[in-house]
Amino acid sequence: MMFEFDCVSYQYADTVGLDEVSFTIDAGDAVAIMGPNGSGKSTLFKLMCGLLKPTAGTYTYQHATPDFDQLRQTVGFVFQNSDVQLFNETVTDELAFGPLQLGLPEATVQQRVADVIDLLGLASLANRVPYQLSGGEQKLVALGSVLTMNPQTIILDEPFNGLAISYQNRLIDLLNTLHAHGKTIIMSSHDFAKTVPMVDRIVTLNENHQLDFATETSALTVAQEELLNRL
Ligand SMILES: Nc1ncnc2c1ncn2[C@@H]1O[C@H](COP(=O)(O)OP(=O)(O)OP(=O)(O)O)[C@@H](O)[C@H]1O
Repeated sequence: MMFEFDCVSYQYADTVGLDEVSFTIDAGDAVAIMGPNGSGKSTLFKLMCGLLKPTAGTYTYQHATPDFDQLRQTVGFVFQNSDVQLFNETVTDELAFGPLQLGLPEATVQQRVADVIDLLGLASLANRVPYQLSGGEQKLVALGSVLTMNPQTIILDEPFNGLAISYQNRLIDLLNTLHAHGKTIIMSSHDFAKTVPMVDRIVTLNENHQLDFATETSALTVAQEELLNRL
């Protein structure tokens, strides 16, 4: 078990974010977190990558209470709004920032940046200012800046939001490739048709911020599919 949530709640100052949620995710899984607006998906992701701590219940990562440094190196998070994640002067600097922060040798960093530029087809953008890129380009650069850290798990909050179909398809191909190479992929999405072929499991939250159901995609019932199609 890689991620284990046991009766986890998160209470904001005056709002419930999550209410007694329990589920697990194994290494190498591709999982969709689905649910209506405000059900708690982003809160769940922030707990998973250590930006928040449960206010009740226990969250373990590889069987231990995670510390932030460990999560920073092993769990990459692509935010819903990529622009909040991009702050360097060039795309190349943006891609190099994470591994440099980890203290990796310069040659290793350059190799990782070159590999990710190749993988994501970012060569023509390498010297551009990330802040001035289109939404789709920014999403790819944000994903790239996570990939250069070489995380075991990649979490993406609504990765298709605001992307043209061509960029959505590129992202799908990339995530499928990363999954095939053994990465754990966890994403939220409102697009059931697009998401289902990409994932092994679906975890659903409801409007009360509780777990509705968690199931293998191959075992989804007709009623569950109808519910997810209405999100
Ligand atoms: N910083 C915050 N302060 C107070 N309440 C918050 C905060 N962030 C989220 N909430 C509340 O917590 C609940 C869960 O929000 P969250 O953003 O996790 O939902 P979500 O499923 O990601 O929603 P969406 O699909 O709209 O992105 C909501 O009721 C929301 O209003």
